[in-house]
Amino acid sequence: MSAPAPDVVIEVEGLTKVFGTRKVVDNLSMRVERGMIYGFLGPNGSGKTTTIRMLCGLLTPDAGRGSCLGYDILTQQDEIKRRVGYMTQKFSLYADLTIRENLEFVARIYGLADPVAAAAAALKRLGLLDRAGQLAAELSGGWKQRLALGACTLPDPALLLLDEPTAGVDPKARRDFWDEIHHLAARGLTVLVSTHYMDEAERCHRIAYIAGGRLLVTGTIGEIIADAGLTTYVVTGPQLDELSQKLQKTPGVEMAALFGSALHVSGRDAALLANIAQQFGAGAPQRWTPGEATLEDVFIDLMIRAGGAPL
Ligand SMILES: Nc1ncnc2c1ncn2[C@@H]1O[C@H](COP(=O)(O)OP(=O)(O)OP(=O)(O)O)[C@@H](O)[C@H]1O
Repeated sequence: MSAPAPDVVIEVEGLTKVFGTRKVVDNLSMRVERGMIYGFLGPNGSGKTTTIRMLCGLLTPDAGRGSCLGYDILTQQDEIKRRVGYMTQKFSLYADLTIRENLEFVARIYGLADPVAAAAAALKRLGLLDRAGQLAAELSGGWKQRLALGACTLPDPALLLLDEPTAGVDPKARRDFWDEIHHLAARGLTVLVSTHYMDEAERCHRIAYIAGGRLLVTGTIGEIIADAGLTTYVVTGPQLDELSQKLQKTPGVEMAALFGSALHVSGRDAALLANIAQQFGAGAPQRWTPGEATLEDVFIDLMIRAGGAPL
């Protein structure tokens, strides 16, 4: 990188994108500091990919302004593209090339001075030296994603934009992938990553939740949970589905949702919810226990308030 690394890597205000008559990103402002892992969450079609594409200079916003890596997103898109690693949802490698050949090929596309050495360094870093001669098609889904991540980091970008990089990957491989993201961040790389998985959201330094193109909340997980001001009870026992339906129609209950064998019941008025807990709990076969609101409780509540289907 030739330009000095700014401490604020992404700073945008009022980003808006309209496709046809639909505003898919609506007046979105955000700020991401260097070295941060910033999670982007939201339902399908909420505008995450469109936002990412505006940030890295692939799409021009219809309104709004801002900078990415210190470059203007409206006028310096080429500078941004050169310094960003972007792993798209459909990122794919050549199945009939070996792992080493894939990395060398990508290194050549990026115009790196020594593609062979760059690929060798990436193989070592990714722990793939033993398998360098194996065809990419033979890798498991998790390893394919790690290889794709390695390919995106070949030109030593200052910012990584990862669009649902672990969709459809098993939990162990997702965990390994996230370990790699943390290693990269520890080396000073900034990472913006979209995901639908709550456990992944919990591994981010900060998260933003976007629905209907609008950024509804942003902050650390602790801040987001605290700001939501939800009181939550965890209900266990029989007939939880029936109880959930009754509670959803009860004033004072903002959210009632089943998580495995427990029903989470949340509301903003703590006193009212305590009354509801007493009223529904008295003599009932279910057990009501005061609990802590989880990130998922908060997101479901946000979705309901935003007028959408819960997740
Ligand atoms: N080039 C385009 N032309 C028209 N509509 C588009 C275009 N790109 C995206 N859209 C629409 O914009 C909306 C937002 O899409 P986007 O891909 O940004 O959402 P997302 O949050 O990334 O969704 P997902 O989680 O499913 O990937 C969707 O309704 C999508 O169909």
